Amino acid sequence: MPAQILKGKPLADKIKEQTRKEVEELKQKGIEPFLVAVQVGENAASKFYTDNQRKNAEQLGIKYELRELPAETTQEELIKYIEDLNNDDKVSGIILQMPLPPHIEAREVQWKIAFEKDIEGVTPHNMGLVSFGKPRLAPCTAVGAYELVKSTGIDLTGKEVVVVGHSDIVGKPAALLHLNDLGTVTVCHIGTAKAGKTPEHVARADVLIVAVGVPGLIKGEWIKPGAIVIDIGINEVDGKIVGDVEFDKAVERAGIITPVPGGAGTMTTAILLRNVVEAAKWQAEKR
Ligand SMILES: Nc1nc2c(c(=O)[nH]1)N[C@@H](CN(C=O)c1ccc(C(=O)N[C@@H](CCC(=O)O)C(=O)O)cc1)CN2
Repeated sequence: MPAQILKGKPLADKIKEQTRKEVEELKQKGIEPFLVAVQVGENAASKFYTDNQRKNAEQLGIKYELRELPAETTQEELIKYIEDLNNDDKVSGIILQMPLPPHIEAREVQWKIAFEKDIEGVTPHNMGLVSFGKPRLAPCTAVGAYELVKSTGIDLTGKEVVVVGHSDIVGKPAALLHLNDLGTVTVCHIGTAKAGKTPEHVARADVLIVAVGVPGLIKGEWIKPGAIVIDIGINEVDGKIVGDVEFDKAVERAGIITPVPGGAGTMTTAILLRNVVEAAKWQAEKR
């Protein structure tokens, strides 16, 4: 029997509605959540994301500004810009859009974001909270994938969770979030692929999360019958958006599978905006 298709929109809509209510409550207390996105130079994928941020923030009553800096901005100038945003009490959340121009070391700048305003969860403090099982502002796409898995009702205790991809912003935090729920977590990466072992790990997965950015990397026949498959890949092939999982074959084996587009990616902005509210609350606690 073909898999159940798990779309992201219903859960994302629920999160946005809850966030909209929380924004109203904060405003009644005199707190206005305010998101600032910082873009250095131009990038099409990033523009698509910031357009979505603006549209959704406006719908939820969150103040939004996109600050566009020239591609020639130096690392020192960008750090100063971030520090000014850290010191601006009106700003609740900061997102530094990727990619940055090659002369800027992303981590050097991201780590300067005040952790209470770090709505992407990219600072050591927030990543540390994820690893201690106390996430507060955690990476959006990883949280989106985790919450989609949880929405299926699965008890992760002892389940084989296989994460393919070990990026700081998706693979690693996704692995930690599932580990916190007592999943037995395996992370596959380039070393696993070089050893030719990705298929055997994937074949064990009760829950498979894929975030690599290689179209059709995960073959349908590798998937364990009945598995939950969360595909985070967004790739353009011949003008079509496809994921990292060979969907047509995977859908015949999986129990539940997210589509691309319309699956896990749909959760990212919802979680980002929920994080803006959480950030505003965190700062209010400290005043
Ligand atoms: N600091 C960051 N910069 C950028 C990121 C990021 O996550 N953090 N993402 C990329 C581009 N990208 C993923 O690689 C991305 C592009 C667009 C969206 C987005 O708008 N998602 C929508 C849903 C879209 C859909 O229908 O599937 C949403 O969440 O509502 C997310 C991620 C660029 N730079």
